[in-house]
Formats: sequence, structure tokens, C-alpha cells
Amino acid sequence: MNILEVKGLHKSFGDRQVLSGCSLKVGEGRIIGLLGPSGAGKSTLLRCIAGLLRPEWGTIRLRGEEIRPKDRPRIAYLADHTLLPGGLYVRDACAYYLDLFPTADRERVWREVERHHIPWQRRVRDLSRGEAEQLELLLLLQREAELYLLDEPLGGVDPVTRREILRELMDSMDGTRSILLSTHLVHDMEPVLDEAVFLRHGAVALHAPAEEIRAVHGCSVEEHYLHVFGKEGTV
Ligand SMILES: Nc1ncnc2c1ncn2[C@@H]1O[C@H](COP(=O)(O)OP(=O)(O)OP(=O)(O)O)[C@@H](O)[C@H]1O
Repeated sequence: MNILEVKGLHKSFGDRQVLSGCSLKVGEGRIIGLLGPSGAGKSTLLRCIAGLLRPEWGTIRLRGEEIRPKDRPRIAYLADHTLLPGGLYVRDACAYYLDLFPTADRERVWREVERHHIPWQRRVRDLSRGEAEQLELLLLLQREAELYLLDEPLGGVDPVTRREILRELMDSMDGTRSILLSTHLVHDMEPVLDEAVFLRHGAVALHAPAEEIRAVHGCSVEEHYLHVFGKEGTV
């Protein structure tokens, strides 16, 4: 069964229509890359699914059911900016997070922060961008959710650490949870993507398994992306 089904989503800000009939399905155990140029509506779509924005039209279903407030913890959302209070020390920020999301695995949080060498004694606002991104992502991944929405994760993380985290992310996939992530780092993310969604002007221009894109077009997902969006070409 699909974890998520989005159908005919419309969202405008004033007279600017950002999502224009956006439809998408997310199956179980999949990592799906949401790709598209700046302003295509990727963050807006993720925020609608996370329940932070209300679309004017369309439906969003979780395992076939309309999402009720009590279902919200089943979706974990990572924003494109930090939500942890900057004035807190990392140790206290983790405790704060665990209070907010009690389903997170407490032991694993402490272990992972240690393992990733994120300095406990530093304030969140004094972390480097990459350290803050790592901290927020590893906190999010310790939550027990079915769908993880990641808005441009790991953009500020160095390439070696990024690769390591992506490897861990793949290893953590147990067939029950799914990840929908928006990114401009198409080349770096491609190895972990099961599927790619190309979003253009707030609608899905292409949704296919990464393997199929490579087989049909004879090039990588990144190359196909550059072809499609480079010249406003065809999918
Ligand atoms: N709260 C808002 N009020 C007004 N306009 C908004 C708001 N949020 C987003 N927009 C506009 O909607 C459009 C889509 O924004 P969105 O952030 O969804 O794009 P994106 O595909 O995630 O872009 P990027 O890749 O640059 O992050 C943009 O033109 C943006 O200015």
C-alpha cells in the first residue's frame, strides 16, 4: 500500500499560484528525490504534506486515510532552516527535542550525537551550518515515523560526511518507512534515490524509478535533470 497519496494539490500565495494540480504517490520503503528549479514549489509541497500550509484544493492521504491531527507524529518533517533554539547548548537542545517528540529513541540520540562528534558543550547558534544540519537530521531520524520529509538536507555538510550520512540513511531503511526529500544536490543524492520526481511550475512533470530513468534515457538522473530543466526541454 502507498504510504502517501497526494492528489490535485493547488496552493497560491496571493495571486501567485505555486502548486497547480500536484499529484504524487509514495510507496513503502522508498527514498524519493523531489527535484526541480528554485521556485518550483518543492518546499511548499513538503509543507502542505507536513500540515504547515493548507492547500486550496486537493487531497493528502496517509495510508489511504485523510490525515487527522493525531496522525501528525507519523510524519516527520525537516525544514530547510533550523528549528532548534539557538541559545540552547547542544545537550539541552537534544533534551528539548526529546520532550517535544517522545517517540524518538533517547539512547540512540545521545549515541549518535557522540558518534558524529557534535560538540555537546556548544550552543546551537555557534555550530557550523554543517554541524547544525547533521544534528537536526539525526534527531529527526531517531523519531518513529512512517514518512520523513526532508527539505534540502545536508546542503552545508562536507562531501565526505554527507556520503557517510547517506550510507547510514540507506542502511536504516527497513522497508516500512519512506523518505521524500527535496534537493539540488542531484549528483550526490542520486545513489540513494529509488525514485525521482521532477517538479515544474508546481506540477509533477516526471515521476519514475531512478533505474528506469537511467535505462530509458541512457544517462544519469542528474544528466536527465540538466537536459529537462536546462533548456525547458521535454521529459
Ligand atoms: N509564505 C509565502 N508567501 C508568499 N510566497 C511564497 C511563500 N512561500 C513560498 N512562496 C513562493 O512560492 C514559490 C515556491 O517556493 P518554494 O519555496 O516552494 O520553492 P522551492 O522549489 O522549494 O525553491 P528552492 O529550490 O529555491 O528552495 C516561490 O516563488 C516563493 O517565493
